Amino acid sequence: MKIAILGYGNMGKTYAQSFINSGVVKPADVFVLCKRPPLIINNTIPFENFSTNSSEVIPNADVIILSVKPQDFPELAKSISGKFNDNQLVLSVMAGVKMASIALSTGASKIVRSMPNVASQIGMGMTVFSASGNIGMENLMIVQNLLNTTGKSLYVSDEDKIDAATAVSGSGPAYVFYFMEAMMQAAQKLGFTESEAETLVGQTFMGAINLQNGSSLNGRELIAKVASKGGTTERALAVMDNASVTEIVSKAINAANQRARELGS
Ligand SMILES: NC(=O)C1=CN([C@@H]2O[C@H](COP(=O)(O)OP(=O)(O)OC[C@H]3O[C@@H](n4cnc5c(N)ncnc54)[C@H](O)[C@@H]3O)[C@@H](O)[C@H]2O)C=CC1
Ligand SMILES: O=C(O)[C@@H]1CCC=N1
Repeated sequence: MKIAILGYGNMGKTYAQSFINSGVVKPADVFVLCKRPPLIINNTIPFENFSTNSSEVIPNADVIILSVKPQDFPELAKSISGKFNDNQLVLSVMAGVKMASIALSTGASKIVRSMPNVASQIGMGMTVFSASGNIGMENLMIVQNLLNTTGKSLYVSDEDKIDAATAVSGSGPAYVFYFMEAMMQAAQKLGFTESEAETLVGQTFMGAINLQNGSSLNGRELIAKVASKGGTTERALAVMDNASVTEIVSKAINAANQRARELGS
């Protein structure tokens, strides 16, 4: 299978590397469209597969990945419009941009829209994807096999859920880093060094996630295992409840969902 990657940044590189490392795609079968030719290539894709001309990249590919920023898509779309054939699959990772608008601005017909996250870099990503109605089961399986090289994937038939997933799992790693950062700052205020705070918080997240993964208990039940009656955790959680942290998280995720919709309009 031959792949074209249009936009070789965080996500474009992650996809190229995951497909190659998993053995699903050969390095020589990855073609990259970039704004400037790279000076050094520190992976196995042959140098001649990189181009600034989409006409040298798109005809080679069975699957074409759109991995530029949503704001850069209109310019890219102009340069690739009309260059697709009906057998080629277009796989977008762009936040917000709808399948209908990709079809309209590029002339591509078989479109899959996906929302990965940054943990795809280490094979622990979460990707939610949806497909245009003309994509059969066989093609859907091809795409899912590619996506699964980056972690877990979930198919949704309702495209609006891609914007919702963008707000939950796409942006989600940043929320986790934000909460970790807040805990690390608090730990330092209590006298730990930066590196000690990192160890305390990092291992706490790792332990909690693994405990939760292997458990049939829900979040409230797991909290009850930690929070002794009249103890320290109960006191901390009361502060969070009083500050309506749950509602704030919900508000933040709704704002991200709204922004994904704006990016597509
Ligand atoms: N970074 C993340 O965690 C996630 C990003 N995404 C989506 O992935 C897409 C890419 O994001 P990143 O990789 O983080 O951005 P990035 O800025 O790292 O990469 C975008 C690349 O596209 C290139 N580019 C822009 N216009 C181009 C053109 N006309 N022709 C060729 N190359 C062009 C840029 O030079 C850059 O290398 C975005 O649409 C974003 O919504 C989705 C999920 C997670
Ligand atoms: O922040 C963004 O717009 C992109 C989409 C999800 C993660 N990064």
